Amino acid sequence: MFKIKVPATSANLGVGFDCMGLAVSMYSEFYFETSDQPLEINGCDVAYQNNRNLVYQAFLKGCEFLREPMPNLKITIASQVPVARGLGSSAVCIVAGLKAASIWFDNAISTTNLLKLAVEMEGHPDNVTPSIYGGLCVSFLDDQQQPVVAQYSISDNLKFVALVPNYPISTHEARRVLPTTMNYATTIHQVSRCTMMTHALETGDADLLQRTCQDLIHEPYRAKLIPEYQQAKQLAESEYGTMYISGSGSTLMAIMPNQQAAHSLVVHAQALFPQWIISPVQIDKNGVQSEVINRGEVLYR
Ligand SMILES: Nc1ncnc2c1ncn2[C@@H]1O[C@H](COP(=O)(O)OP(=O)(O)O)[C@@H](O)[C@H]1O
Ligand SMILES: N[C@@H](CCOP(=O)(O)O)C(=O)O
Repeated sequence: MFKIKVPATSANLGVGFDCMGLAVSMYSEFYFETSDQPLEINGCDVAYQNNRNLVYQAFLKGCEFLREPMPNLKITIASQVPVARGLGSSAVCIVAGLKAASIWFDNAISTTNLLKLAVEMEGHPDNVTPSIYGGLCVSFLDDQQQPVVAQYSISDNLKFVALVPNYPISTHEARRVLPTTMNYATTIHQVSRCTMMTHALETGDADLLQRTCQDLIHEPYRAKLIPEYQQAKQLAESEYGTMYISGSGSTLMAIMPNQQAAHSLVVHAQALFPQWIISPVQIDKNGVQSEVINRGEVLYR
């Protein structure tokens, strides 16, 4: 049996739509072992306990890539990552299934190919990349469809707080509300803010962060799906932090200038939104991890 542990993600970081994403300290664990039936799945919604399950589909894609037969599989899922909340639950499943297929066949899929296959399934690289690599990642596919990835550091002074609403937003629906074209002025706004934001994150410059994290290409449209968006953003900004829609929502992610401001935000946000889960998160620096387990003993990581 082996275990795959995958971090949740917070994609886009506001101005980095479809190219920037962060791995955060919420995890899903997936156990894979042989079964006497073609497929057994436990630990997720019954709606996903069948061969349309994304983890299973990703494992199958890995087998097809390797030209190996699909084994009989038992998958057990233990997840902290809420579904359809903009914390990358679909990316987590895809990365887990592909990584599992790789381990099953002696680590046969390189990290670059893992990412390539994951992007084919997810449609954009910004959340699968940090799930694989950890940390803050910027990524795109080049003209040959090869992934290009850069990792950036984030100042230890900055503290992240996830505000997770009690309602879902599907990524598919949240992409349908977006316009299909963008003018030059908007493009310049976006490119300049996105580039400068990586600098603000690296240096921990909270003022610059607030001024750069002002998206024009998806948040104005998606904010309508999150009625509390303005109220929450103003709250974070009143504590000298900033806030963006995590992935396609509904989670709002605050970046606070220090621990005290983060604590104050947690207290005030919990009072304002009592039905929501307000949770400080750390940056995951490892990405996907695997362990082979034999009779309870971990053989390698
Ligand atoms: N444990 C799981 N097993 C199978 N599929 C899952 C699981 N968790 C999430 N998914 C799939 O991911 C979808 C949610 O993905 P998405 O709408 O992109 O939201 P997000 O990735 O922000 O959570 C679900 O509708 C389901 O298809
Ligand atoms: N760039 C994508 C990111 C979706 O992330 P998820 O965590 O909501 O799956 C988008 O904004 O559509």
